Amino acid sequence: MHQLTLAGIARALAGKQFSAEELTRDLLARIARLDPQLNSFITVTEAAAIEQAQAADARRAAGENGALLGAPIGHKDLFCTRGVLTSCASKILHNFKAPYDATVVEKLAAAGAVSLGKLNMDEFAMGSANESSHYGAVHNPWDPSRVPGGSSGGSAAAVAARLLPAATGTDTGGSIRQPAALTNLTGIKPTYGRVSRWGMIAYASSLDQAGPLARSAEDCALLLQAMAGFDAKDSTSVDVPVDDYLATLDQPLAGLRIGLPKEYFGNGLDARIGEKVLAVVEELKKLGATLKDISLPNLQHAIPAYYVIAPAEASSNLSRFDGVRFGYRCESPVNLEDLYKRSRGEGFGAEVKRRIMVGTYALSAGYYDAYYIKAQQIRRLIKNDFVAAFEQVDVILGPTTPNLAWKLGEKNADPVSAYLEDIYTITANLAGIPGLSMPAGFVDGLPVGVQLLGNYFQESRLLNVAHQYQQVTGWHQQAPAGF
Ligand SMILES: NC(=O)C[C@H](N)C(=O)O
Repeated sequence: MHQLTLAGIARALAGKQFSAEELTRDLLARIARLDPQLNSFITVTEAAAIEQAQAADARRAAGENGALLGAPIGHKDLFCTRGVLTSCASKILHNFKAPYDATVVEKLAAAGAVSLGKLNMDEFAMGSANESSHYGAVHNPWDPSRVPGGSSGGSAAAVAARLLPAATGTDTGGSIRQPAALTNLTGIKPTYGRVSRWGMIAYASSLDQAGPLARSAEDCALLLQAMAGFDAKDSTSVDVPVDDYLATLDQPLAGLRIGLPKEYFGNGLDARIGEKVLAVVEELKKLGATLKDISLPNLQHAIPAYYVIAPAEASSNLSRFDGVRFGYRCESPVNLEDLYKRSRGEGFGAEVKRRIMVGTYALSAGYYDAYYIKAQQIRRLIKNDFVAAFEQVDVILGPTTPNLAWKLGEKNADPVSAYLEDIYTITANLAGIPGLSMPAGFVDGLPVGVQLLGNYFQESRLLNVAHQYQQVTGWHQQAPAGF
């Protein structure tokens, strides 16, 4: 059962091959047996999952047959879940049980999905390796001595290890696509505003966006269909009708115009990854796509701009964690200032503190114009690069990451070396466009991801291209040994 995709599970449940409860119990047993090697879960909600599965079975027996009815999933631990620990993988929220459900959680529950628990992540989603979690690092099932990527590393490891068919993640600078690439999954970051951020603990509000990680493009389409849509509770949610993502999966690719940005194949890219990416291009050509060389000239400025804007927003968002109303509070504070200082000093980890300091500095009087305003101007140039590119092509294709999954601990002494891993993913967040990563093969037994970028609200196009590719290739079906 654990090898089935969401689409396969939907067929099996409809055909009464097993019940949602049997499936849930099977996966819970797998989690108990295998997750100690991976550390992908922060909380397993066993009893609630069995109840939800029984409710799904009852709805099915009453004649309902939604695609996600009884489908097991997990949520990244920054989606608020009512009555369940929502820690953001931080000590400062180690005792926070959310009083309400995030819109994404609510929507998936309404569709009948069964949540098996909350997944590990980088603390406050700050990281690309899932090593900054208060609950410990996550291991990559393809090689447990390596990182699974981040910040949705728990979601990626759990789905890759077949503990779950799919999970939610969030992507501020690559946090869905990069872990998907490093664990052989498909993951999509939708257009900014496509999925509600209500109830998602904020990191950088102008960049954060939720999306699915799964083992196929079809499964991403199934989940995104349930997650997307306007939400009056999120002021940045966009009131644009949601496409039927499943209806367009089978569209032929004849005439598809693919842009290859020369900057994505330059210095810093592991040449072996470059070769795999070009092999994907060859395959898409056979399916009728045409190629065009393009340029995204401001790529080189993306990392400095992102690492000003994201920390600036984080420094503001994280000011709410003060030890007063919820979360961690230091022992015996002597006065209010002591309470703030020690609760925050003891509650936040090193990477979070680094970003709060960088962000506070960038926003401070005298530096604001030099850093923050400058970064916003670069952001506009990056957006303009994409607008110009999408006048010539339908999708942009390149590597998701410059390197393969690295060894745990390898980049800890040098945070900038980890920031550089985001080079190909963060531009989509700065511009607000959708991006998808899908499996493109293996180098030394480690997965390689290829990234597709689309114009605003073109999620269906990205899912269509990935699905067509997955009809003629088998990379996405490979499972890590032992799982
Ligand atoms: N949250 C993300 O999208 C990950 C990115 N590497 C960051 O640390 O900001």
